[in-house]
Amino acid sequence: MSENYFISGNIRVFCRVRPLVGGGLPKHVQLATSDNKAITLAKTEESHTGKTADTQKNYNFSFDRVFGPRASQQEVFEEISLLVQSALDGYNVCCFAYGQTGSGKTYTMEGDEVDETRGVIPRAVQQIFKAAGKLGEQGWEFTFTASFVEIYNETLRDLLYTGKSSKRPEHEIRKTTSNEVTITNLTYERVSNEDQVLGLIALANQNRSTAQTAQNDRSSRSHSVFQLDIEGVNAGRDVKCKSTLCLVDLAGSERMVKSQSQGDRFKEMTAINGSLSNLGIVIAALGLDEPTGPAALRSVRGRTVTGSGVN
Ligand SMILES: Nc1ncnc2c1ncn2[C@@H]1O[C@H](COP(=O)(O)OP(=O)(O)OP(=O)(O)O)[C@@H](O)[C@H]1O
Repeated sequence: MSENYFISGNIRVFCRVRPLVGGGLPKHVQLATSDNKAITLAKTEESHTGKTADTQKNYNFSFDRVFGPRASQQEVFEEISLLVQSALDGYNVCCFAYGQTGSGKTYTMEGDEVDETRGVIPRAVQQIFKAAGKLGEQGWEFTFTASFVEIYNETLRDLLYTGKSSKRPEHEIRKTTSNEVTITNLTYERVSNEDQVLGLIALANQNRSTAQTAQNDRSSRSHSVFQLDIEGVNAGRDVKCKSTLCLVDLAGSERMVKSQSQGDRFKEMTAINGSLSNLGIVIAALGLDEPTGPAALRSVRGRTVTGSGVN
């Protein structure tokens, strides 16, 4: 099938800098013109005694790719599209948008409905169905199952729930004997084309928990996980593949001082920050586990991480 993208490492981190309202780059962010993997953040350090002048300290960071404020949705997606393709080859692919509140995670993952500003999820869905159609000419038949779940205050909620009852079903995460993760009582919808999935995404958007905060008019107060389970069979060649494409829009990390969260917003902020710290620990552990030889890498299942915004 397609070229294996994971031979050079199975975790990738991209950084996208959101433009300021009205365009442009925040003053403390510097992007190197000749290096699209580097970013420098400048911090003014105040004199402790007040006797000496404030000093400016630069902090350099490097990523697998840095996108400046003018980067289009298409440019960002191009970096991810090979990974999306790998999902059809039987690799598990997971892409997270992580960043502080208001930094552009939902914009990056979902975007707007207009073609140019569509985000990673609709573009990935389009690519998957297009590529599956082409593989069909080589004898592959695919079945796709979509689900959309949010984690709100440490509780799972089905974003595709259409029931009328005010008491929504409860969900638990279970692991099957073959190590597959499933969620009880969740809607798993069999889908066969792009429009069906876009309809489900629209439904999920209506159901997602958002609220106005001091830093974002429509802040996501939950982590949302879009999952497409893919099963492929090529009867002529007697081969099968099975994988999951997981696209996650995480809730934004917040500083209490800036967000001024109180009451429910404060409770949400505590759950969000706690779960993001745990995710950080998991990703760090996966990074440490990463095998180093190309042969070893070829045999592991792929994961990727995309960062959005600068904290
Ligand atoms: N690259 C971009 N270009 C233009 N506008 C952007 C870009 N990124 C984000 N925005 C705009 O900035 C605002 C905040 O973005 P968004 O809601 O995606 O942030 P977020 O990180 O998902 O926030 P939260 O964690 O609070 O949900 C939105 O109005 C969005 O349209």
